[in-house]
Amino acid sequence: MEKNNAPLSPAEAALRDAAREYHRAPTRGKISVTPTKALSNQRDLSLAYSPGVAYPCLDIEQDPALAAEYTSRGNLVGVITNGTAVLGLGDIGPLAAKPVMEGKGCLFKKFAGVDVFDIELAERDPDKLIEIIAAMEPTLGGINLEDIKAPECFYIERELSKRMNIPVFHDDQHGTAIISSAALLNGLELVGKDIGAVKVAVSGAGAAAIACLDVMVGLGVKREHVFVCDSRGVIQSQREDAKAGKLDESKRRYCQVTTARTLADVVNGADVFLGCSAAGVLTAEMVKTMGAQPIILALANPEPEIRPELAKAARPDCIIATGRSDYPNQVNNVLCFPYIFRGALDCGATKITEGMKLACVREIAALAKAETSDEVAAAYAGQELAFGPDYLIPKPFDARLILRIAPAVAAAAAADGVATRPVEDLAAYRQSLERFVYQTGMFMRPVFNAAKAEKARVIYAEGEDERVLRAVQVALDEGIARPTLIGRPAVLEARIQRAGLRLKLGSDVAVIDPEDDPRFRQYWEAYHARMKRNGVTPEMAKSAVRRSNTAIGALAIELGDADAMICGLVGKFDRHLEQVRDLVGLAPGARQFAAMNALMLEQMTLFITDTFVNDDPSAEELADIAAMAAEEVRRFGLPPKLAFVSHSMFGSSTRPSALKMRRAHELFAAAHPEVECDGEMHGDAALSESVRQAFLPDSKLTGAANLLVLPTLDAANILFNVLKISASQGVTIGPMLLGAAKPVHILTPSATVRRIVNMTALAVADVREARLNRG
Ligand SMILES: NC(=O)C1=CN([C@@H]2O[C@H](COP(=O)(O)OP(=O)(O)OC[C@H]3O[C@@H](n4cnc5c(N)ncnc54)[C@H](OP(=O)(O)O)[C@@H]3O)[C@@H](O)[C@H]2O)C=CC1
Ligand SMILES: CC(=O)C(=O)O
Ligand SMILES: [Mg+2]
Repeated sequence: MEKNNAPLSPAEAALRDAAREYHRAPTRGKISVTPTKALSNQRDLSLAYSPGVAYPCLDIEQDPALAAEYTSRGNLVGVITNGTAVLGLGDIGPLAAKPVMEGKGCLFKKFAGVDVFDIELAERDPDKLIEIIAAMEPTLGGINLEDIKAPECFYIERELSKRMNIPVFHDDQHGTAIISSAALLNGLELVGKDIGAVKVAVSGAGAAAIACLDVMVGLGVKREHVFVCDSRGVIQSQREDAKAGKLDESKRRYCQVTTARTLADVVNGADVFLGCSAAGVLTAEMVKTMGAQPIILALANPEPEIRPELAKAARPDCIIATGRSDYPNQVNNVLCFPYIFRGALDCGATKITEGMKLACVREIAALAKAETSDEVAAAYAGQELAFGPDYLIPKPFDARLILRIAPAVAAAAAADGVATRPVEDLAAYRQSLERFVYQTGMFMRPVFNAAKAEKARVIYAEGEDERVLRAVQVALDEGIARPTLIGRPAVLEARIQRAGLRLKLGSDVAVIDPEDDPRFRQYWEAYHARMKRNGVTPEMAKSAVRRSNTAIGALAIELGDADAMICGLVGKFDRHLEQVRDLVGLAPGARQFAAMNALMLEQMTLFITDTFVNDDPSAEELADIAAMAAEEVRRFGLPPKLAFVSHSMFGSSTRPSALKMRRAHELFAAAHPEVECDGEMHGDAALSESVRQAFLPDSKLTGAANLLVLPTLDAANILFNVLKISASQGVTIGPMLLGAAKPVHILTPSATVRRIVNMTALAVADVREARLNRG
């Protein structure tokens, strides 16, 4: 970082250029304000503004609590700074601080759905700042103070907390304290040291450092074991400012009677280093003098007090955390502030209490010890993410942070008596938070519920794939399946351990070893019995079973060793389909296989068929595929609404594909009069009732279709992939294989852990449905 025009390395120069471009284009800055209500006609105008707006105004005048109902205040946080301690850049002023504050706004929104006004104030006088901020109470549901320097920040926060009836939180103090305390607790657990016995050397005595120390002392660190340096050296009783009584109260709390004068003096023999000060102040030489297995929290941003590679070179036994995302153990207050505010806003908290902060520390520390979630594994692919020296605290993209922290905060707020709208049902609240993380969460719930009730046996052809192992761990934890892995036991064991998972081969999951399994003879004989009229000899059967895990999985289902299969993570879809066609076959009454994918878009959920199997199905085949697809849509608790889409709009074209889609619709509608459907129609008419009604006011289809039947595989597959990419926030499920005699889903090599989990649940829900249908 070249605040003072020091030369940059090529990598730093590239980062600088990329950062400038990121902030400049395609839109200037990082955040904008978007209306949440339609404003497209005169009536909307009269509701949004005068005269309609007067009614909620008068209601709020009568009952101020209604502001949370009628305005966005209850979800709006002010990120407020005067720019006096911006990151480690120092006093760069409020205008230069704006990119940081916009950045905080993005994180609030992205991680917890909290809206932010970033407010940069050109005011240094603490009392005036308090007046200005306090006057903003009608606007805001919470105050996140940011990058205001010590010691003024302590006074400002204290006074605002007293005066205001909304949560006030100084992120640099308490956010940092919460996360670094969680890291400290976990680090001490790893090195087996007693918190009451450790010596802590500290660089920095500002907002972050003092708040960290206060929490750490609350957790058991002995104040007499803490030695703090500020820019003038060790804070000790013989210093001029100490003798003259000029130390701020925050520093006075950590003033020591000691002969130590420099950071090097206090680091000597220390078990813990806490840095919230400036770049590079901790040297390798100092680190060498630390106690055994030292814990180094070098948190200055953007450049830590020491880089991890230097610290590790000096002391290979050290555990180090920094504020940087390009090293393990990133201590960044983003792990906390979005979620503490989410919980506080949702219960109408009037304060952030010590209990709420400690709840965060506990949840963050515990989360690092739970095994990694699918999103985290995906977001940090290739990194070792099992609790240990390089994984002391959760990753910022851990979707479980919100699910754990916000409810814990809401519960603590209620316990501390500051929740004006206490959360009655924490489990339901936790579930509702899933909307911020798993867009599939709500949508998949009926499927998961069915799967939990059935808990059928699912066999995974690519058992050795780490994504499968992670998905199986989730399936076990969620209680949605009894898994069987096809894979070599030694490889499975090694990968389970590497991924830090808890599942046990034998007791939790069954295993079929493709190289050496007592059932081999039974399996190849079954293969031969099934295929002997297709020119397959016993030798060919043996080699086919050896070569294909999908064949083994299909035979396991056939022989009653499993109820459903997930395959397709490696190799071509068609190769897997061939095995399924030969060995599992079609369901009674089904005339072909087909595939369907689902997309959860911001505004709607769409199912699309046939995305993978039939090139150019006939009208009769399409009607059958549509029927199978509609049945599968019901599995999600949704009434299917079908549109047979085309380039033609209700007869506007007489080309063969238009006639085919029209006929497919007629056949389907005749066979399934109870289902809402129509066609052939344009894609926009499928999704918009008004577009459709302009052509056909009495269409049987109402609202937006949720199942689009496309004329060809090309059309379906292209539409699906284009939508998938253009809707960057979208989540996809599938491909769902339709028409198989037993629940089998052939995924694709790009499948994520989450998708495997979802498809497992769907396969088990299919097993349940088939069993219930059999009576
Ligand atoms: N990783 C994370 O999540 C977070 C990291 N931080 C980082 O912590 C640092 C401090 O932030 P904050 O507390 O808000 O800022 P403050 O301005 O409140 O405090 C800075 C402190 O650092 C001290 N200091 C400055 N230079 C040195 C030096 N060379 N040696 C020892 N002490 C020094 C100052 O001393 P004096 O009192 O004498 O002026 C002061 O006590 C920043 O780099 C910031 O980026 C902050 C919040 C979160
Ligand atoms: C992360 C943060 O808030 C800081 O470095 O100031
Ligand atoms: Mg900050």
